[in-house]
Amino acid sequence: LPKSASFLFSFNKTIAHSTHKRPESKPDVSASRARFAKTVLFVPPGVDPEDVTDEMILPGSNIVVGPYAGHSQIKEVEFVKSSGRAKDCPKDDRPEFAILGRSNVGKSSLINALVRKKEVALTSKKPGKTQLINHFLVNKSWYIVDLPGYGFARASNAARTDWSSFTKGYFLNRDTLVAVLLLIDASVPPQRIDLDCANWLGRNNISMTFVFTKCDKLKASKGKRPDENIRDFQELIRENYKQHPAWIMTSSVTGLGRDELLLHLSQLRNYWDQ
Ligand SMILES: Nc1nc2c(ncn2[C@@H]2O[C@H](COP(=O)(O)OP(=O)(O)OP(=O)(O)O)[C@@H](O)[C@H]2O)c(=O)[nH]1
Ligand SMILES: [Mg+2]
Repeated sequence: LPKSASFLFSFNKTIAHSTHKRPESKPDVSASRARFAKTVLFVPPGVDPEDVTDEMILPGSNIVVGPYAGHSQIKEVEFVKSSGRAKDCPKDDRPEFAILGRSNVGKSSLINALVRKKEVALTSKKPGKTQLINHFLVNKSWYIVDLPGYGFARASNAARTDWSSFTKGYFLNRDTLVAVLLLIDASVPPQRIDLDCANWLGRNNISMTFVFTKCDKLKASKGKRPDENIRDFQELIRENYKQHPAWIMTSSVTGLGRDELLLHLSQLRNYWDQ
């Protein structure tokens, strides 16, 4: 098993928030249950679920910050290479995070927002054009990996088959993969293809964090708000997972969730590194 799998199963312990000790003298049990019973936390290595307090939870997420969290800011980033196959990826033992999601979900925008540069990863206008695994080295110590989007309507069947064969090869064979950041567009209702992708990763024991994008789109003219779409998505995920993966709300426009996501990546990385 890749190390990411053992990480997932050894340490991705999740608990219902309602089980926490609450010091109030007159707790309104029914109210706190209603509010917290469905909130399932990502508790990282080194944290006893019993010891979790509200201050340890990153805003806009279910992620608890633990002792492995450390230096998280990005000082430099360099493009390393594009690879057509998993076995062409850089031969390296530095940890990496893969960015995955539907075309147009905001993968390239998220990478640019994380590294605070406009054009590290080109925001593509032609869905399905890129069929490569792109490695970016951060602070000379870890990689962000940009992957092609899935689910674009105009792609040929051949392109889809290519996508699945080579990205599956990457996920199943990349020993240095710490976690997949699976991007989900919070401005639209849950999409079948995203649930299928999450389930495929789950079945293959690949650690993942749901990164909800476009959370700034609060005034969608029709449909639900991002927080409602996120809740609906999690309802559907919960049916298939005993332990809820980490999730976080982001916006590449406002910078929402940026520092929190980087801190989360630091604790996953530092644990993996040791
Ligand atoms: N409002 C808003 N728009 C966003 C956000 N992130 C991305 N977008 C927009 O969504 C569109 C797609 O963004 P990209 O970053 O190119 O998406 P991608 O996932 O890389 O798409 P592919 O490369 O085609 O797979 C662009 O028009 C972005 O400006 C966000 O956080 N908020
Ligand atoms: Mg892109």
